[in-house]
Amino acid sequence: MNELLAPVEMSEADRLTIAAGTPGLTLMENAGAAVAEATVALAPGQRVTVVAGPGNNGGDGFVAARLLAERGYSVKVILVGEASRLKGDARAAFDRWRGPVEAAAPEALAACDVIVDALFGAGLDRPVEGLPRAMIEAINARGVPVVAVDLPSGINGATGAVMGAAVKATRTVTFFRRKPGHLLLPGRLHCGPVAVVDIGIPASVLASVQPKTFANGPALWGLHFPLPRIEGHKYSRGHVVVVSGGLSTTGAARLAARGALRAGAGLVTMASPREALAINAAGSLAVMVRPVDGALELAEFLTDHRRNAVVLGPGGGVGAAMRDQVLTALGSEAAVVLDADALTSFAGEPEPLFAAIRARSAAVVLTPHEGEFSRLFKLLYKDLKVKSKLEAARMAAAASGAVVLFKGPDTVVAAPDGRASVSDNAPPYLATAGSGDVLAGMIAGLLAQGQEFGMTGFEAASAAAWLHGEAAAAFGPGLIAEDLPEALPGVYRTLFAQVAPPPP
Ligand SMILES: NC(=O)C1=CN([C@@H]2O[C@H](COP(=O)(O)OP(=O)(O)OC[C@H]3O[C@@H](n4cnc5c(N)ncnc54)[C@H](O)[C@@H]3O)[C@@H](O)[C@H]2O)[C@@H](O)CC1
Ligand SMILES: [K+]
Repeated sequence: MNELLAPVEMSEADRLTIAAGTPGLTLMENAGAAVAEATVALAPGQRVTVVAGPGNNGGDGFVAARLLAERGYSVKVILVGEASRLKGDARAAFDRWRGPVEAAAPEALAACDVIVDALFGAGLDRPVEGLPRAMIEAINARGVPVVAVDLPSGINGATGAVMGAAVKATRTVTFFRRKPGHLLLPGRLHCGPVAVVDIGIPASVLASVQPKTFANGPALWGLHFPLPRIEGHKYSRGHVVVVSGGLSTTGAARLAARGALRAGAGLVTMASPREALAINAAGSLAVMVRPVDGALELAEFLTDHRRNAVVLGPGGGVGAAMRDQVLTALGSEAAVVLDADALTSFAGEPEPLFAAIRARSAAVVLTPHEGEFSRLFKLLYKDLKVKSKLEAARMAAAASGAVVLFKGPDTVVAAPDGRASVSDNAPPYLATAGSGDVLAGMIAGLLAQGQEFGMTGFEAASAAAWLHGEAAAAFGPGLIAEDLPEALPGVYRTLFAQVAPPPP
């Protein structure tokens, strides 16, 4: 159930189901019934207004109207569009509705206890203007609970964008699978809780639809998670190297090192400039500290292949020295996680970075936040005019050859092969200094352990983003970056119980 279907993929799922013998009207009846149930569950009072649009989203609304009226609710339909132009299943559903239909006007919403928003769903294909926009604004101004059919009207199902104006729903009922727009911002903030209902589309259609976008969670990567094994030892659990910045900027690397260790890496070493050795050593117990200055010494340090994952960037400084270290790390056989200054050091001239990534086979994960992303992938915004965070991350992964983790409240992880995950579990407390450093370390910690479990850069980055969100939520308000690694054991306790294979 973790697949996310863009509107075109969803209409393909509908089409395949209908071609296999289930009438479209049956799907619409099931959809409308689920909407009616959700409306009843809100216990809204007796007066229901269904705002219906010109397509099949409106059709679902007509079905819900009929079923709610049959249950004794006082229902009226406001039609945005002309009844004479309704077609197909929506026409049939409209013809079965015998109650009042009013022409659309904002004032028509005056007397109701709950609104069913059936104006636009998957078929929204342009900015909302004029009367539909006035209706959306009137719905939001009305102040009664709103049940959105499929998507809050005005939200783009593929991108989560507000197309001019969008309904703020109390809850949303969608069909078969969620859509990216339910998770991506700002769409997610318009949905309320999203119920996913079965309307008779069989999961087998997914074999043809071949979705490549997933809600992030254990269902996506649990099978590949490096669970600790009784016969394992610290050397079989990987060795992460975190490259530290100079004397005044060691904290970020220490946070990353702690993240890597708590994520389960067997060994973690900070590769520290000599000037910062003492402070790094004083700040670390289980984390080891070794003197490593500059790219040449780093190259030498990474010739030991047991050091199988490297983090570069947190507190590392921007400039030529960092670029050299990054290209050196990419020349090794270790998995590489590049964050913060490692990314900014290539802003404006990313080609040498991308070339080095494409020339290697071991995993590379880039973890930009929005500012770092737009600096590194300027071209996407300038020349290609990408419309969504999901599309941007995918294009960045394809352009760079790396797994790209595009941070934010709706973190997207995209792989060069087109797969992408979207996270919706990050609490607002995660927006705090240093939390990204911990995340970079956690990714490396999973990569270091994960090879024999088949945990690729995509799975490791997705898993780390999810764990990071869970750890923050488990700690709760007042979180600072130092708390994240310490909250991880509790998250692991629950996760391991969920994904561990049952004892033989
Ligand atoms: N067989 C199916 O395809 C099923 C579809 N279902 C429902 O059908 C919906 C999709 O139906 P449709 O593809 O007909 O699309 P919609 O009903 O979402 O909207 C399409 C209609 O809105 C118009 N429109 C789009 N953007 C507009 C804008 N900005 N301003 C004014 N008019 C605009 C289009 O011209 C078209 O008339 C789903 O969201 C779901 O609710 C469900 O009934 C399940 C079965
Ligand atoms: K809707």
